[in-house]
Amino acid sequence: MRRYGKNPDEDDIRVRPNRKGNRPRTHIRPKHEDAEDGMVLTVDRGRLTVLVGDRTIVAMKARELGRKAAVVGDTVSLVGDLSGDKDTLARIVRIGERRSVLRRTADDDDPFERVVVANADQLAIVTALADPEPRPRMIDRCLVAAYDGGLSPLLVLTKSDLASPDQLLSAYTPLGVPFVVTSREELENGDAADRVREQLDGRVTAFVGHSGVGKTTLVNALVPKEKRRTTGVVNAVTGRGRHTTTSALALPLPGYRGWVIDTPGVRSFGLNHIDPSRVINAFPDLQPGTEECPRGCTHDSHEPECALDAWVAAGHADPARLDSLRRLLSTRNRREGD
Ligand SMILES: Nc1nc2c(ncn2[C@@H]2O[C@H](COP(=O)(O)OP(=O)(O)OP(=O)(O)O)[C@@H](O)[C@H]2O)c(=O)[nH]1
Ligand SMILES: [Zn+2]
Repeated sequence: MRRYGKNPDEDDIRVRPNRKGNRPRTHIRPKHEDAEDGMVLTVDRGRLTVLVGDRTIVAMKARELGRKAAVVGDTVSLVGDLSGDKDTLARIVRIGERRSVLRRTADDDDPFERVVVANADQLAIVTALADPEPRPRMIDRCLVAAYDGGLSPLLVLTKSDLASPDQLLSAYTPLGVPFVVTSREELENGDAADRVREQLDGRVTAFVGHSGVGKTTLVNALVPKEKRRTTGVVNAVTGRGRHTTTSALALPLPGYRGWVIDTPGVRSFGLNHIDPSRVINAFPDLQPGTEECPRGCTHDSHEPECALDAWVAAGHADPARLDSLRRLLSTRNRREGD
């Protein structure tokens, strides 16, 4: 019998590292020509809430999809009762090809990495500058998960009223990661939400962060609770005891100029299956320097024949960039407290 992990609402298909670096594909069956397409907003014990046009429809996966699960952000095709009326249930018959995948960590109880969010363009990594203390290795792990999954990262540094961002930012300058710094005062006068919103325009952004960093405060400021009700879109979602699910939840930014995907319970990312060749894709300036590397070189600091050292020493790229790449690659080896 199939063993479910902690959260059966995530895709449990094991994603194999893809050496060619292209994105995972899903099989599309040319059946159900009358199916309509929608976007998965949340998943709760096998029931998916899907936005189809301006209707919110509750659906379940058709048996023909097998083990393949639809996750938040997936584009799916549905058949059956698509009215969105109370107590109706549609069937999901196709899951569209994914542009990006955000994978949740594997942990002791659950050896598989699972896809938590599909098709996000951006990963907002929310970190407090104090209370709780920032954890740079955790940020690095999130960056690697973003690069590996095909998302572009955004650093959101909260609580600048408590500590300065300068030291932390100096570690990320060579990576060129965009960032927004917010404070208590800016949260209260609306500037924090405005500045974060500028980075979200027209994009799907998944928010991750440890407990206490201010993620919930920020998400509420971006998509105010009262707006959620008036959009109608999340009515069905929020009305159904959201606290019972650990699934991510997609919230439309007011004006539909993008999506915020809140990911409760996603604290870190297992990186055991990360493909180094996908991480280096985020370093196009270093990529030509890998041409002389031995086959299968991971480019990390333990690779005796990695060609990047000599190439960078010859002045082809900024040594700080190679240091950053190596730092990110080293996060695959998890340490206590990561
Ligand atoms: N000083 C200060 N406190 C903040 C700021 N942003 C949020 N907080 C506070 O930090 C605490 C945690 O905020 P939450 O939004 O609940 O944090 P969270 O990351 O969602 O944590 P969980 O709800 O546990 O997942 C709350 O008391 C907030 O009021 C900030 O910019 N400055
Ligand atoms: Zn190499």
